[in-house]
Amino acid sequence: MSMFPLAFAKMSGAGNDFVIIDHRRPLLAPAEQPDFARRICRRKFSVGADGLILIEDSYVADFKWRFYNADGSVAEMCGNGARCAARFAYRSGIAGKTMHFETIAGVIEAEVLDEDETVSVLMTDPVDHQPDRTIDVDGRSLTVDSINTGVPHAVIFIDVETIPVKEWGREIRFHRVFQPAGTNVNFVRLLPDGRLHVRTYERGVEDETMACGTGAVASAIIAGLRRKVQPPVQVVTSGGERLTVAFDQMEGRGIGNVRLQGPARLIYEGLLTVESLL
Ligand SMILES: N[C@@H](CCC[C@H](N)C(=O)O)C(=O)O
Repeated sequence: MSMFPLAFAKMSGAGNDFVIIDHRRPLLAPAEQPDFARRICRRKFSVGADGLILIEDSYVADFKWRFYNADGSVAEMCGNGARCAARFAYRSGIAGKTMHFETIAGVIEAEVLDEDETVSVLMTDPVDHQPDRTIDVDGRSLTVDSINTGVPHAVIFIDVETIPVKEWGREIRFHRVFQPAGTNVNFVRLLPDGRLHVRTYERGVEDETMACGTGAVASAIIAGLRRKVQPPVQVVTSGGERLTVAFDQMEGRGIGNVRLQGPARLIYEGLLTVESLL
């Protein structure tokens, strides 16, 4: 029996966009999912998105997800996707306003705030902070911090308006020091009013996206550790939307209680046809 027409939602978390499918009654075998993700995320030929989220049943939480980047690779976590998945689950009656869901990075707690589109996510604690690496890019020597906020991130403080984010991001993403996993790359500028302007090159999309939640978190934490900002940190994304990152900075005991808050909007719901996969 054909799985088409297949119900889906298109959601946007601060401009990071996702196709979300209620997959509690499984329709796609795991082996079919990477190719499905690539096809459905292909802009102008199909729905188009930065990622695909499949919502599935969980024994230990309200639900679990499988997260695919647009190129069909699996990601351990996605901050903007997490807010969208939470709002989708709440709207669909899969979970209440406060919920827990399983990701590869760990169990995530999320809260749908009021009836508007704002969702707050309690992230996993950051790990693997490596400060002050020097990396040569395009003839320039850059100081790069790396940290894992659910997925790996590099953070570089620089004048973000003037640099070629896609070219430099790609060079750093594939730099030998970040292999084999690769990394997402955040270019960050501290604005005069204390906010951070963050532009992110995303692994698995292989381009700059309009926002990256785990990237905003990585940038805010590194800026906090460098005493450039104090939480809660306001982040301005490439698409102009705002994300808020809060965390506890415990003297000598690292960073904890990391929360990412921002919009998770339902753009439309629809039915996928066979032709959407061609
Ligand atoms: N956009 C996401 C991150 C998605 C995963 C990333 N592309 C990777 O493969 O590491 C976010 O909002 O955090």
